[in-house]
Amino acid sequence: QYSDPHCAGGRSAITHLFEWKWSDIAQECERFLGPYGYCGVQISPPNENRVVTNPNRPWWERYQPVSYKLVTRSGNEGQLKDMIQRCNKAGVRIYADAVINHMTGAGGTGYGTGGSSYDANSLNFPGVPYGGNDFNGGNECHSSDGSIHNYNNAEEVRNCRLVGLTDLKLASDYVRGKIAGYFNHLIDLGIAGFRVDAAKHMWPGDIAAVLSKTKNLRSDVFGGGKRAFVFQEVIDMGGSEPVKGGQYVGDGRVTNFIFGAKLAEIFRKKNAMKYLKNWGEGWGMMRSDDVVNFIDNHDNQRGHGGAGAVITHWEPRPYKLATAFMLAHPYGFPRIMSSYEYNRADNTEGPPHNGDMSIKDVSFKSDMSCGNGWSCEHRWRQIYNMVAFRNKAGGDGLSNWWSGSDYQIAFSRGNKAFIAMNLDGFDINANLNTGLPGGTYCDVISGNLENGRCTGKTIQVGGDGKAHINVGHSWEDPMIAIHIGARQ
Ligand SMILES: O=C(NCCCOc1c(-c2ccc(O)c(O)c2)oc2cc(O)cc(O)c2c1=O)[C@@H]1CCCN1C(=O)/C=C/c1ccc(O)c(O)c1
Ligand SMILES: [Ca+2]
Repeated sequence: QYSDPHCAGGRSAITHLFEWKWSDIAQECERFLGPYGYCGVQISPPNENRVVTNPNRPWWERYQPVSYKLVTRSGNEGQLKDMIQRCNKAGVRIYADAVINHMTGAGGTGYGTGGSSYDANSLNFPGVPYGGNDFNGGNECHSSDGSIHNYNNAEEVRNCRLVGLTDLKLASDYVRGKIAGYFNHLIDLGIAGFRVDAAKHMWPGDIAAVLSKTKNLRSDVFGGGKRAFVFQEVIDMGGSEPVKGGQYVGDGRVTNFIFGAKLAEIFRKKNAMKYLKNWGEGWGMMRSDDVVNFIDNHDNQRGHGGAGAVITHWEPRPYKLATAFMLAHPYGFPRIMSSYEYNRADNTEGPPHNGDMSIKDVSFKSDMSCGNGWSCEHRWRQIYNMVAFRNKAGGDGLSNWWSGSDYQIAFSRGNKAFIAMNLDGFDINANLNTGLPGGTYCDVISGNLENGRCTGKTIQVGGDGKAHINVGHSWEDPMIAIHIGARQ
């Protein structure tokens, strides 16, 4: 009941605007995400977090809560409310990154981004309030030092401290009430759902209990009887660990870490592209309605998490190919990572900032790309045009699968869209069935449809749906993509 992202008309992909300020997101919804057909935005945790000064303001300080007050470096409650309202008005949904497994660690006393004090040693968080009874301790956690060490022990993974972070007792009705109160506050502001951080470290039943205390979404925005969209972060690489993504599908969708890892192998040419013919559940991954898929995320793009070897925006050619494949293929619900140019030698570095450590505004260049250290993958033409491709493909299934060699494939989405990709050492030159009605189509990888004209390559489709498809093996983007929304 929590698996519907509530996309406005025909939209079908979201983007994670990691570390963006609320004022910048509001503008981005109005000037780009709305007009270019994005369904929604995953925002960084909006609740008050610990101010970490050593290292200086690392990105992961926002995953160390101090309270559920809506004050962070991204902005305050008024700015958050304004942004959600403006994004909803632009047809763009907002999903909050919810850090509810823990509060900050046993790092002693300090202050949060909203000025709240806390004392983790005495488990005292007056900003909520939480006290000693609200955390898992010796009764629940039986590891040597109270922290998680053995990922093969499901109880330890849930009831002990993740890297020393104080572990909330979600078995407690009071704690469930506080978290649900936080969720309902965001729901009142117009939020469409939640990314549940570190879900692996909570019992599915406890997450379900929290969700059962949440209100329906605002009917003036979403219509009546709508439940929040919930997607849970469970880092499961399909190994032998007892905690698995499939255990969480009753509480909404689950982040699918196998997706990005397997596509990294393919687009690094370690496994033949032609095997993608049965991509999806055929590869042993969870049901299409139960997953949120991605090429990389804020953590594993820095070489973190089990995967490590995922493809990131630092390798643009395979990244655009893998992202195009994710968006063209009907399996699952896709999320596009939007990063900042972090220092690759320092995987703790926080977002671009000014002298006073405030987060820098996002700036834009004439080609719509970003400046000020923001990568804006969601604004790359080969990516935003494939979001439109996915929207046009709608519910049409995969058809006309073709593979010309180990690393040459093509397929249609019903009679709405067609893509061909080439990672082999020689060109594709073939007459292929596109499934599309006859006409002159714009290749949306090499250009756009502007004022009725294709600015990139054009593809001629005959009345029989066939076209001569040429994809150069040494092109910067060795693929062509056409759909019924971009015809001359
Ligand atoms: O070396 C670190 N952590 C140990 C290795 C990564 O372990 C963490 C995992 C983690 C990693 C792999 C797993 O299989 C797993 O079940 C959990 O999830 C977290 C989730 C949080 O909300 C806050 C955290 O501090 C962590 C975390 O430290 C650095 C310093 C502390 C934060 N941090 C980090 O590296 C922070 C990482 C981080 C933060 C937020 C996330 O949503 C996330 O996925 C990772
Ligand atoms: Ca826990």
